[in-house]
Formats: sequence, structure tokens, C-alpha cells
Amino acid sequence: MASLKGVCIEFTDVRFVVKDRRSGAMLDILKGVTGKVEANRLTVIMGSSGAGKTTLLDVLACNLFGSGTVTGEVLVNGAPRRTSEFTQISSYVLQRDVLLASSTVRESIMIAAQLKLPRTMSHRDKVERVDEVLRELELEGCQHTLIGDELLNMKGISGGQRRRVSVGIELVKSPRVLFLDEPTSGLDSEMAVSLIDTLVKLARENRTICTTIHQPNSLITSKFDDFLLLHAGSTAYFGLWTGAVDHFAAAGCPCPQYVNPTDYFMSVLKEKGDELVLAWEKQEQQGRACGLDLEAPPPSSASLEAAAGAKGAQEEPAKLQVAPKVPWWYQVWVLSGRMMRMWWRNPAMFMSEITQYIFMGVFIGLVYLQVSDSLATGVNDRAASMWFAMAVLSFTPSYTAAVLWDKDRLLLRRESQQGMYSVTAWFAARTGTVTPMQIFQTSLFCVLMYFMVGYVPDFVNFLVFLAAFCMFQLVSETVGVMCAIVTKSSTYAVLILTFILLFLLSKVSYLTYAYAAVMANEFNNVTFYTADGEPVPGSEVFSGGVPGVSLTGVDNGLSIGANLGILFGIFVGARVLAFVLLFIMAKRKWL
Ligand SMILES: Nc1ncnc2c1ncn2[C@@H]1O[C@H](COP(=O)(O)OP(=O)(O)OP(=O)(O)O)[C@@H](O)[C@H]1O
Repeated sequence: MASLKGVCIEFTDVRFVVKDRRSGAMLDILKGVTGKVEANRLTVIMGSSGAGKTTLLDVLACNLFGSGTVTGEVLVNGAPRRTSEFTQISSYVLQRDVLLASSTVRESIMIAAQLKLPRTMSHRDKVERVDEVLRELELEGCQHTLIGDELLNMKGISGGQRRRVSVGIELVKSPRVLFLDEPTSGLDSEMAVSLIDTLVKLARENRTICTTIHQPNSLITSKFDDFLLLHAGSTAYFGLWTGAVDHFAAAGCPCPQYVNPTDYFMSVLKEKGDELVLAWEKQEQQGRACGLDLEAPPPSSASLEAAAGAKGAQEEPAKLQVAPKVPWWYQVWVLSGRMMRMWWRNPAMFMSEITQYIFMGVFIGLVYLQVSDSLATGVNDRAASMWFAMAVLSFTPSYTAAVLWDKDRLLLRRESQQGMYSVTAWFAARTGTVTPMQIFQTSLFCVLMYFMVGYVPDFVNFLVFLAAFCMFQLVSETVGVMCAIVTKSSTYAVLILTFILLFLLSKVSYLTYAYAAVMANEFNNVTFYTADGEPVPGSEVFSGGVPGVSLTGVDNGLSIGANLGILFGIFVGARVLAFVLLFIMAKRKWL
């Protein structure tokens, strides 16, 4: 660790302006914040709710997404920050834990190790690194417990443990810079102190650590090195933590004895925030407190040596050394394993999907049980059963895809934006795991329906029927995915889907091709009988050549092969389109 070069981030006059969606007015979220975050030191940003702490952390960590304009200068070791390079040497622990419910604690950190650590590192070393992180964060006792999700009725780890897992996922790659947004929220005071101790320890290993903290107790504040206090987007204090009380006293706000200074600062900011901001600005202008006191002794003598190394590095604006990313195919491999485990670990979700398909197969099978070959009823029963099946099945995979998107999206956003993998790898892994699952479920449905309804008892016929339904399902699922991707929310996705499926279904061509294929497949191989016992070939009925029997609009004039080919083309096209949409959303940071 001592061989790591320290990273110093200097930011000057950082402003963030965003347009208010309702009034259209420009809102100044950050109003020219200046400061420095150094290696070997724990820098803490505090301020009341809405003061701009997360926004500043986002700006520093290159994690700002969506609308808004950032101005000001951010230097890394004296050189302008290069986003792609910087994000590879830094990590960001978000305020909200976004974890996969079906993974265990160990698996969550192991996946991060597999995707964040260089491929050249041996598996054994990665396992050792995970063990080290689990030990550091005191997660060994629950390493085999599922993360869990109460909404899914999946019992899992506590809130505090979730926070530590989020930290562990970022720590695993030993980032040289670590940003944390309220890492102690939800932790009891003992756990919060222990987490801050870990951060201090990490900082002393020549790392640069910057965190926001909500309501720290005095045990925690005693561990702060540098302190940035924000009020409504402006600086109310920046410098050594130990200098904050004196600064407030000099500004006419002496902290009473036995009162936690941070509690006092927060209460005084409420009343005199603007005055304190002005006082700070004045002091800055006078040049009495321009940033940190660099002559101040480093926080611990143990870190003197490391600090010297860090200083050397800070003076040299050399290119930061970044670890190579793992190859694309390896990302797909690791993600596929995780997605399969998700199905396996979540039997309720897995079984409810399968049960739906079995239920629908049996239900349609019972409604049209063993259709007759009489011209009077057999034609309509065949046509109606297939239409019914397609109408019902057009909803199922689309809705499932739309509803599952909410959770998938948050995890995909966090992990892809933090450089764990590319969205192309995620999409490939998802396609590779969801497609066989879809085919399996549809096969169950088709076997039940086909033989219960009693269509042509021929294996090849069954295979054509199965192929048409599988492709139809895959297209339907892709339509659901597309709606989910563009709307960002399952609620809107389901609304759009409902509109598409209810009002446009009959006009949506993929249904037409699938229906034409299964109908031609059946009718070309069945013989109907009139009431007098006269045989009538199904192909004649299908092409509309039998007076009094109408199948209007089903025959589109294409062969079965052509219909299936077009359906396959639609499936491929829809997948590509879904991927392009996802790629655009990810690129523009709209995910
Ligand atoms: N993109 C944006 N569009 C509109 N308003 C924004 C945007 N980003 C931040 N804000 C507003 O800026 C203010 C600061 O937000 P920020 O999340 O940085 O505050 P905070 O100090 O971290 O608050 P908290 O402690 O509650 O998390 C808030 O009022 C927030 O609503």
C-alpha cells in the first residue's frame, strides 16, 4: 500500500447550475466552492439537507448525471482531471444501497473483484482480496447470507451490513480515491464509528478519502482531518477540522462547552448561514484561510512516510496509472453466472413465471379440449384457440420484462457507470440467460396446449408450432424491454405496453406473422369433414376456397417458412433496436 502514489484533488470555484423544471429559472446549486482533498487524510463534507453535499461529491467524482452545467476547475495532482482515467482510479459509494437481493455478501464482493480487478490477477489473489475486504468491514460473519429484499419476501442482511457491503464493493479494487455519500446513515453509533475507523485506516494507506456524513457523534468527529461545511451551495468553512471551532468563535459563534461541534454548526447555520458564508468569503478574500494549512502536521506519525510519497506524487502531474479493464467476454461470463444464480436463488419468481405458463397451457387446453375435425366447429375452434393463446402470451413476457426493469436498471446504472462492465456485456448476458428461459417456459406451454387441444399429431408440425410461439414470445419480451428502457420506470412502461397491446395488437405485424405461420401449419395438414362426412382439406379452408367458411385476413400469402423467417428477422431487429436504445440511454446517462 505504501507504494501507492497519493492523489490530490484541488477544486476551484466549482459551480453547478440547473434549470428549474417548473419555472424555467436557473437554480444555483453550487455557488463557487473551493477546496482540496488530499491523500492520507479524511475529508468530510457536511451541511444541512439540500446544502449541495451530494452534488459536490458527484462533481468531484465525475458522477453527475442528467441536466445541469458544471463550471470551475478540478485538478488532479496538479493536472486537469481526465474523466475516464479518474473514474478508473476512484470509487464512489452511493447514498442508496443498490445491491442484488439474490447474491450473498461474499458473492456481491467477489463479482466486484472479478470485474474490477485485472484479469491478470490470479483467482486465488482475488479470493484473498475479498477475504481481506470482508475482514476489514467485519462482514465475515454474514458473508454467506443473502443480501435479501423485503419486497420479495427474501430475508437478508441488516441495513448496516448492506451499507458495508456497498463500501466493500468499492473497496475491493483498492481505489486510490474513495468518495462516500453518507456511508454511516442507517448504522448504529458503534458501527458508524467502526466504519469511520476503517476509512481513516484506508486514508492512512495513502488513499484520498472524501465523504459526506449525516449527524456524526463526537467519537466520529474526532477522527476528521479536513472539514468542508456547506450552506445553500456556498462554503461556510473549509480547512482543518481542528480549526473549525476557532473559526466559528472568531465569526461570533462560539461553540458551547460539551456540545458536539457539528450539532452546533448545523443549528447556527440555520439561523446565521448567510452571515457565516459572507464571513468565510471575506476571510478567503483576505487570504487568511485559502484552503488547507499545508504546514499542519499530518494526522498521524505513522503516515509520515506515506505522506511524503504522496506529496512527491502531487507535485508531479504525471499520468495516473490505471488498471486494465477485464475483457468483454469475461464480463459477459461473470454477469451470465450472476443472472442464472438470480433465477435459481429466487424460486418464487422462477416458479411463478413457470406456473403462469403451465396454467395458461392447461387452461386453453381445457377450454378447447380435443377439438373435432368437423367443418362446422373444428375450423373456428382451431382459429380461436391459437388466437387466444397468442393474445394471452403477448402480455406475459412483456409485462414481466417491464416490471423487472426497475431493479435491473438501478443495478445496471450503478455498475456500468462505475466501470464494472459495459452495457453491451450486460445486454449480451441478459439475452443469453433470458432467451433459454423464455424458450423453456414457452415449450412447457406449447406441449400442454398442443396435445390437450389435439392439433395435428405430427412431430414436425409440433416443432413449427413451437418455433412460431417461441419467436413470438421473444419478440413480445423485447417489446416489453424496449418500453421499459425508454420510459425508465416500470409504471410508465406498463402503461405504454398496455396501450400497444390493447389498441395496436391486431395491427402489430409480429402477431400477424406468428398467427399466419401456426394457422397454415395446422390447416395444411388437417382434413375437415362436413355433416355429410365429406372430406374438406384444411388448406382449402385456409386459403378461403370453401364457401361459407371464412378465415378472413389470416392467410397473408406467405409460406410458413417465410412467415417464420420474417418473425425471426423482427426478433433480431427488435433486439438490435432495444440494444441501441439502451446504449443511447446509457451513453447520455439517462438510465
Ligand atoms: N439535477 C438537479 N435538478 C434540480 N435540482 C437539483 C438537481 N441536483 C440537485 N438539486 C437540488 O440541489 C439541492 C442540493 O442537492 P444535494 O442532493 O446535493 O443536497 P444534499 O446536501 O446532499 O442533501 P441531503 O443531505 O438531503 O442528501 C437540493 O435542493 C436538490 O433538490
